[in-house]
Amino acid sequence: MAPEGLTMSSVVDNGFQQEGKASSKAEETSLKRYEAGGWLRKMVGVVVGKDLPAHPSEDEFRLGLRSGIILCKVLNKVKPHSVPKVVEAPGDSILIPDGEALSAYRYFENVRHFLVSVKEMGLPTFEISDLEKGGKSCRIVSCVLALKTFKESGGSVLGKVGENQKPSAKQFAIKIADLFASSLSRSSISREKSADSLSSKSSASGDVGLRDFGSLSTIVKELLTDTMEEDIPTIIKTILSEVMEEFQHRLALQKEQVEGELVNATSNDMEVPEPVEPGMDGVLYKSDMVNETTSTDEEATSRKRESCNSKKEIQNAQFKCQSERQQMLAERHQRDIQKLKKVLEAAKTELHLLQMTYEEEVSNLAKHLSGLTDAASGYNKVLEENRKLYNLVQDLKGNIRVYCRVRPFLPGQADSVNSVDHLDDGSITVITPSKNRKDGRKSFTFNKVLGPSATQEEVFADTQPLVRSVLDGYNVCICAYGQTGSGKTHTMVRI
Ligand SMILES: Nc1ncnc2c1ncn2[C@@H]1O[C@H](COP(=O)(O)OP(=O)(O)OP(=O)(O)O)[C@@H](O)[C@H]1O
Repeated sequence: MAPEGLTMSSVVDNGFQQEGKASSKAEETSLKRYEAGGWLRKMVGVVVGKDLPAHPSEDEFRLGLRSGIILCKVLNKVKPHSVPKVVEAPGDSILIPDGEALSAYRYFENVRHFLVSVKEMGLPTFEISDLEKGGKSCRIVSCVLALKTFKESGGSVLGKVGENQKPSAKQFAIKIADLFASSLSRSSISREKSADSLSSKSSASGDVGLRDFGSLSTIVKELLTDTMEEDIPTIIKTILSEVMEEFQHRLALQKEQVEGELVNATSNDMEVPEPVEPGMDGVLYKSDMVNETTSTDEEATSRKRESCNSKKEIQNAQFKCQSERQQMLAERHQRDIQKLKKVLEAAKTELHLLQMTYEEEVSNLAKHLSGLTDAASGYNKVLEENRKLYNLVQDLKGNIRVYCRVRPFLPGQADSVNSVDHLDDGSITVITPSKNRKDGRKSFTFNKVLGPSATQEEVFADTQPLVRSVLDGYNVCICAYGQTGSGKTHTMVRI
């Protein structure tokens, strides 16, 4: 059965917290041996303690103290005149190797006087055989450390329970329960402080053996060491069942707590959920295991409340910081949006002005185009009218026009015989020499008469309007009539 007053939650707490710190049992034993050896060397000086290394092995430690000289000298310094006469070594070395019997007449008295004095002081002792090969050096270490504590505490008696006066399993369990109960107040303290507190608590209770508890495994080992064999299965069974129950209980509570935090985070609720029970930080302890409310429990409750409040403050600070960052980001975005809005408004205004300018230009272009269209229409009308008038003029000039052109004399022709008597712009008089003068003279009228001196340009000037009438769609025919060699081809073709 679990000892009365022992809470498994405190056991689990203490065990898990100390598990990381606790080294192996061998390491702890070595550290204690080094501490004991170092203190003995310091007390007796380097000369006397030359055979005791600063970090002795188990055999070196045992052999260094085998003569009892160092032990007696140290004891006389802690408590003067405890060993009136110390048997000194004849040579430089006090090291007595294994195999050489510890001489009763030389050194036996040293160890015996030491053990008697130590026992009278109420300190834990050891057996003389522990100094022999195969002996328990840990008991020698415990004795030396107890003597060291005695010296450092100014000579107070540590307790009356010696190595040979082990408590019963029940008494041991009750003391462990007290120790575990006190650990409730140390849940928020560091491991070192926790270990020191544990040690001081043990010392104050007068139980030297409890000082070495550093982890759950150490506690169990020590508990089993000092327990009757027939009680071991029951104790282990109870411890395991309680540990499992407590572990499952804590898992359930942690799950509930995590779910609660998630719900709070989702709803932006800044408040941290209250513990299941005030001061318990969500941890429920079995009421049948803790029946009394002590000041230690109140301190633990206070610390847990402070821890809870600190957690709340941290979460509030984190939410506040995050909220401020989000607010700053939102303000920056708002400023950017305002800038973009201004730019957009300016672009809209510019676009509107541009659109108005384009509309005005398009309107002007339309007006110009309309004017051009009107002008073109008027032009066409005028042009048609002009064309009609032009051709009307041509008609008025005569649809059939007859022109007369007189060829000059060709080179080598005699100009004595000239048949043209007279010519003017519209008529020509021709002379026929074989007839009399009156009958031999005949006048002809033409639209125009061109004399021998008329050039090709003068002839074309009267023909050019007919070419325009051709382009206007009128039919025109120009032909030449005259005797051979009179100049028809020359007039029509020659440029
Ligand atoms: N106005 C003129 N000025 C100078 N020479 C001209 C003129 N008219 C005609 N001649 C010359 O008179 C000659 C005869 O002219 P052309 O051949 O044009 O006559 P034609 O009437 O066409 O003769 P045909 O009926 O035989 O064809 C040509 O040598 C030509 O150069």
